[in-house]
Amino acid sequence: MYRSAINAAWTDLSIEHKELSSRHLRELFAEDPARGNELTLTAGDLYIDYSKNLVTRDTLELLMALGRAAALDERRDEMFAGGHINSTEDRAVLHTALRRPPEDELSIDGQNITNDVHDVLGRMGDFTDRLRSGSWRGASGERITAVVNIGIGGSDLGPAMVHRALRTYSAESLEVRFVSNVDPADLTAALHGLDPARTLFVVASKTFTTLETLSNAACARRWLTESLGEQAVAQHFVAVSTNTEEVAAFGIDPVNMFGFWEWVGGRYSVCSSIGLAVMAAIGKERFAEFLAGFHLMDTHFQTAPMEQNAPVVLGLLNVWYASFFGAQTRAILPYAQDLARLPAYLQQLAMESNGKSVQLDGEPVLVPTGAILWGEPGTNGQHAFHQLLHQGTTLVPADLIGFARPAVDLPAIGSPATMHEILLSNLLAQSQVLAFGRTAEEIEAEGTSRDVVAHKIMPGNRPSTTILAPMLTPSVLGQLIALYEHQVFVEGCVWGINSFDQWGVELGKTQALALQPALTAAEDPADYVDSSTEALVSWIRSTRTSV
Ligand SMILES: O=P(O)(O)OC[C@H]1O[C@](O)(CO)[C@@H](O)[C@@H]1O
Repeated sequence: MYRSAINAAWTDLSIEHKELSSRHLRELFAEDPARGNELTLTAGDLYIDYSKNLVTRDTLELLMALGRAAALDERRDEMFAGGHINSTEDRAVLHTALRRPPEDELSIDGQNITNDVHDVLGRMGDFTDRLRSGSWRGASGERITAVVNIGIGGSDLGPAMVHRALRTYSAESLEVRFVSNVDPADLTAALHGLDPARTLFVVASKTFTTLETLSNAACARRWLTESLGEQAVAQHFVAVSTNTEEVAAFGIDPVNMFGFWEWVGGRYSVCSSIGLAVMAAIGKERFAEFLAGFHLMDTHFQTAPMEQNAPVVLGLLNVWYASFFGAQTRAILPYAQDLARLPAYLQQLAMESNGKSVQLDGEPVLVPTGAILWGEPGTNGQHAFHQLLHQGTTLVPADLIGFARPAVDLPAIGSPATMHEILLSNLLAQSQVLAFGRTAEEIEAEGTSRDVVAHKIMPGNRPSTTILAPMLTPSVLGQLIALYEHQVFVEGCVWGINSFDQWGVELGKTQALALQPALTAAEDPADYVDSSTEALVSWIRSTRTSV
């Protein structure tokens, strides 16, 4: 029943796609001028204009039918209730439990996990209060002035992105830095200028077995102990993990460990103790506002009718472009420099979740699934890749994200507008030009010479969604992240894939370990399965010895 309903909805949408392929957003707006006001959504503090997407109201009805056929409501409720929807790892997917208010109990296997969550939040709050007030001292009695978060993937991208986004809310007395790459350049740069006596490391790893993180943590530990001695580790290292045994084996006292749970996926973990470095920067009160923002969007996702449900509408639009238009990428264009790391964060969220080619039952997926996400803050991207967005041959749906008020504004010299107003006018212009372009007639009418007209035509009809909020606050950031988390969920349900495992990254890890001897052994072990790897190793070995 479920499969046949999806197939029927899919067939209807294929027909709709054919019909819409010959239409232009100019026509769609002319036919339905109210769409600019009405194809919009309000979710928490976010105002979302999706009117400049390649859909009519009929298309939207068909997309909703697809969502109903995919049993979105039931699947969502199963996730929120702790069903083991991560079937290949037999795990619940409960990142939403990390942001429930204390009174909002959730019982899993007889345990009220909301209490567990708030116990850890309480410990994080006490610890970060001590750091921020200066009552947590280093081994030589100095105040801690720098926190270095060592983690990778979800144990880095979330806190690093959020820390940057909430820069203006951060304490000036505590500098927070991030190290992720096993490239020694990363750790070296992060430690540059730091005083061991005033530095605290947060080793963030869900599994506490990740090679990059443990390698960086071991080097950081040596850097510290060379200057302060072994006994300094207790005051200068804390861990964030689910793996107490490995934390202890590394030499961090579990008393200085902040736990979370296997039902929190790495890329969904910024609300857990993985957010410790963020809490250290912005304080527990602001961190609570951040979590409340997520919860607001969670509640919207759970309660808003499908047609007004922002993650549902946007998630279905993502499916529309990826699976029907074959759009392989989506651009994330924050018109906010403080969101510079948002595209990288969303890459992991979306691509590790939905970069899959088998369905839940192990059968191949028959349609294109997760798109490649990429992007840069506006207006920088305009001077780099927007040319292709406007006149290239590839369809790239774009999300433009902006804020009515900036944290700080500056008067623009020689213009009545402020810098922030200039920024916002660029966002508005891009959304308009992408959609409506400029015709040959309009260009000719400007007096352009005939042989240049074709080059200047702006085809338009390039879809975009505009997401606006009053200001980039902790709560708004939480809402925005949760909006994307739930879109990913919606897409995964429709495609019938498991959005919560990541088997595709495992083989590379084991192969890297297997290849280490090729670089470290005195003699080249020359035990390769392919001639390309053999030649690459040989080139590296000979080049290293010849320098
Ligand atoms: O937090 P951990 O266990 O160190 O894992 C880091 C990252 O590695 C991955 O497992 C895969 O690269 C991500 O999903 C995760 O966020």
